[in-house]
Amino acid sequence: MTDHDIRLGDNQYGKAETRLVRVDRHDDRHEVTDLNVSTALAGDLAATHLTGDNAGVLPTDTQKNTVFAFARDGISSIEAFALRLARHFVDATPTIHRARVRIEQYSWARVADHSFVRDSGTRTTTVTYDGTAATVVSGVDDLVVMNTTGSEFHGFHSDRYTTLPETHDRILATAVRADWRHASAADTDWNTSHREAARHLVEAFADTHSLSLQQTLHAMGERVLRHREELAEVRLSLPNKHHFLVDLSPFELDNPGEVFFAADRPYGLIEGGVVRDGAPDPGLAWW
Ligand SMILES: O=c1[nH]c(=O)c2[nH]c(=O)[nH]c2[nH]1
Repeated sequence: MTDHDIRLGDNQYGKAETRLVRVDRHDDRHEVTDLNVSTALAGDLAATHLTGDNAGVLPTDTQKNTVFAFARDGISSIEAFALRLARHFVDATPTIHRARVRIEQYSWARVADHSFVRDSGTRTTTVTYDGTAATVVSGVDDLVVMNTTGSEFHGFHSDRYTTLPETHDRILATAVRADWRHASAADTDWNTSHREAARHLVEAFADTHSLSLQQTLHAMGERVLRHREELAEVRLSLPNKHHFLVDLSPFELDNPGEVFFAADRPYGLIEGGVVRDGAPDPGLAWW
């Protein structure tokens, strides 16, 4: 056995979670863009790992500075901003061959011209670029939704450990994480695309009479692809936020579906995706 039996494996590096707030100052009212930006770069980085020669390393501090400097020019959408950053890191740095930029955008609803209240739910994007092709994934995270009826779960496989009662009427609640892949990274109206995809997701959740969260997941993804031609694939991760009917009989009270215990863990975690037939190859999209 010699040292040569051990090789450097895959690696990447970057600045995680640069928190950036931009205020667009119009005469009468302000707009707020509140972001969490993470950059990850990969390329000819063997030297720094093997010998500590940093000549090819664009410091993570520089990556953070670039995020702030580019923000001075405005942020029309997180997708366009991430594309600009990813292309810059690869095209301007000889040793860097791949970049991934992930951005989370916190939403602020307007209260007055210069006043806002933070909304729940996060808009997300992950952009990758390898010097030739860019991929754009957009999405939402922690979008909490609930149906108080219209959900059933029965007919499942049971074995000697199964105690779950069948139900024909339960609460269905989840915190949606969804990521949808654009067929092309060519410039588009990213904001309209995002707004409409998110609307279709939520409407499908509300409209679907659910026999399982798996069925609801599929309906949500399918609805988005049916309505948004620019999208090729949707992946969803749905925690089943269980609501258990509380047994009030010890207190000589009935409970006709009114009082629930909202458990926070453990939770079922239902994950899956839908993809359009003939969709372009994902390339680095899910890297
Ligand atoms: O919608 C559901 N899917 C499951 O797979 C499952 N498993 C479980 O215990 N409850 C539920 N609900």
